[in-house]
Amino acid sequence: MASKTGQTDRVGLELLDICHQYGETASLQSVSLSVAPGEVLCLLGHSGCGKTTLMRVAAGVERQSKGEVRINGELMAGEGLFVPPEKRGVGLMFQDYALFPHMTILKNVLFGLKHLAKLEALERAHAALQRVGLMSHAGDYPHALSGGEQQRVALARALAPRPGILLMDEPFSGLDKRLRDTVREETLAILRDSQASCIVVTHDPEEAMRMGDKIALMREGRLVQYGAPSDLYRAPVDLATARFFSELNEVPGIVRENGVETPVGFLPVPEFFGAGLSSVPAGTHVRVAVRPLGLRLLAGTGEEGAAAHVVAKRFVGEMDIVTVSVDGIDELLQARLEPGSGLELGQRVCLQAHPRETLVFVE
Ligand SMILES: Nc1ncnc2c1ncn2[C@@H]1O[C@H](COP(=O)(O)OP(=O)(O)OP(=O)(O)O)[C@@H](O)[C@H]1O
Repeated sequence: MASKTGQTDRVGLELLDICHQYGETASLQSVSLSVAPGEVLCLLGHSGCGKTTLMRVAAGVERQSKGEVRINGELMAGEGLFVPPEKRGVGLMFQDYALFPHMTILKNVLFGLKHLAKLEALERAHAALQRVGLMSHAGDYPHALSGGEQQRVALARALAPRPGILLMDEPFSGLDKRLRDTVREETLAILRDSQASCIVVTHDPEEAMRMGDKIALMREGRLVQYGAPSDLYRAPVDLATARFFSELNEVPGIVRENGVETPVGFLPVPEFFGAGLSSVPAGTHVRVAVRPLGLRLLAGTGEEGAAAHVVAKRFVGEMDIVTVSVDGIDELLQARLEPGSGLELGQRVCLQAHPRETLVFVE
């Protein structure tokens, strides 16, 4: 089936140039995204950036003021047409799971299958509960289940009608960290199996990187960057995006003929920036951001690099966090080193920034 974006098949969900307002306030501005069947897209961003609104527009519980929603190439909402939510084949799952407390687990799952004949609905509900490993709890009530089990019931309920599109809004936020990791992995395996086009809303970058085939980062109603998790991590479009994905040491820099001069040493082009900074004139002020993993501290002062001394050292399990003061600047920088570096408080060191963990942004 041909779609507007030129793909010929396996389109899944497409959101094209979506705009939305609550009264006078623009909540979505020209957002375009698509998700293929079997693909998981994580919608990431700070609170209030428009993630939930975009999901509501996709589901059809909110109308966009401009743009189109397409499912498998078919127009669901756009110029003069609006297909209601129940006719879109979209499954929804929200952070509070919204299980009915007065219904058994089986009845909760059957709730979305009312359009089917009784026997078929029962078979589907059983299959869905089997898939999430909760068949033995079919006769229990939600309050008798743990948080992780309730999340799995909600997943079974969302998947039982076999939706082509699955929209999940902060589906793991009610779970504690350890349980979240396990439930997330299980959910991911079930999603892959279902071949639904899936959007998962989260404000946690680590969760987005673990789950998403693609990540869409939103800010103030706009799509800031879209791509594979490694694209957003390695080549963030701006400093705010880089800050979203990792802790950073930030220092000022000045572009010179063949590199950038910084308090942590001279960073040569093209090793650090590829062609990216070649069009920036010499003398331009930039921000240089180095991830703590990318700072090397060499004992002794005879090495190449910026002169610094150790002002703090903390053991945090797999890593030591070492804070250094670089001669000539006020900012304290943090390095993450393998334990056993042997560095002592007050020790003089030479500091180097590793190219792979260093980013440069024009201010
Ligand atoms: N019903 C509403 N009426 C008016 N404004 C709203 C309404 N719902 C959301 N907004 C506003 O629209 C913007 C986007 O909200 P939305 O809920 O989509 O953000 P979000 O990224 O999902 O946030 P969160 O992560 O906190 O759920 C926010 O500024 C919010 O205050």
